Amino acid sequence: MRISVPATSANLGPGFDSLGLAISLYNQVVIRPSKFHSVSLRGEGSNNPMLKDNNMFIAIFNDFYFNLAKKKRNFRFEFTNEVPLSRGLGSSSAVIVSAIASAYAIEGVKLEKEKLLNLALAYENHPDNITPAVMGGFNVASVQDNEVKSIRKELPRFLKAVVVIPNRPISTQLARKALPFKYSKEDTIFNIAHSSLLTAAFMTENWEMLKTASKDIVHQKYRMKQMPELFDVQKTALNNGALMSTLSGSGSTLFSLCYKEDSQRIESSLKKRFPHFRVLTRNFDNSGVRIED
Ligand SMILES: Nc1ncnc2c1ncn2[C@@H]1O[C@H](COP(=O)(O)OP(=O)(O)OP(=O)(O)O)[C@@H](O)[C@H]1O
Ligand SMILES: N[C@@H](CCO)C(=O)O
Repeated sequence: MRISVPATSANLGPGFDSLGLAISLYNQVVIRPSKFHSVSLRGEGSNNPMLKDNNMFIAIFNDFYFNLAKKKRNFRFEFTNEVPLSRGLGSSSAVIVSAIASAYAIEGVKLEKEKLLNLALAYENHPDNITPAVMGGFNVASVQDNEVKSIRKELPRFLKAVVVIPNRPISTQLARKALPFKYSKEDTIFNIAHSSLLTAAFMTENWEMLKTASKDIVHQKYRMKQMPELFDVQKTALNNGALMSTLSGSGSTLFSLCYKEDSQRIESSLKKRFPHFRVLTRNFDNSGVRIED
């Protein structure tokens, strides 16, 4: 059985803890029943011994598998990871979503995507990464009574994601602590207005509106101060034709959305100016988590 989950970019500027989209960069795991427990790792995280010995995926998978099957069983897990760890591209959501989906799939128990989302919420209490990881596309999400309420929109092929992945991580936990404890009425109104406009722009495919609508004053500046080059990355992407450029999740990746015909220019100007950072251009993913026999 093969399970794949896309990377995600959350917040999208003003939509803190609510907006997110899926990018065609995948973590994949192949699972087979086996006489002994074993793990192989390729790609992102493969040089991190912690991921072999104390893997969040395996802990979550085992809990769900035991609850469903009422017995323990050994498996071989083959991970091929494209989602970089702690770079704001939803690596933890990818792990949570794929571990839960895998346990159900291997035990042959049907799991609706809505239920998967609510189960994942117990591990990540904001829905902006887990929702696109499960559903694909652009998603608006909020949580009520421990349930995710979300609306999704597919993203067209003529749009591309250009991501700049710094050589240093930012942990989500610490990046959340960097935020102010309280916000003024003016700042709150600014973000609500921009988040609403951004959502409307995605829903009505008004791509030209994204540049104005993606402005945020509640979280990016506080977090980007930890890696000041990110302000320059954002400016470079916007000056070269990006429709929007925002801190991806809690960072450190900077996400830009652009027309396909502008993506090459944006990518090469970013690569030239930031040779020590990784720059990738990808399509958007409209499928979310996928399970194949
Ligand atoms: N492929 C993986 N296998 C096992 N554990 C992983 C894997 N990828 C990430 N993790 C776990 O998730 C942690 C990273 O979570 P964190 O929320 O800090 O970053 P992120 O999810 O990449 O960023 P963001 O939520 O801002 O998009 C890692 O320290 C590790 O514990
Ligand atoms: N909305 C979350 C995304 C990171 O997981 C944050 O910005 O902290």
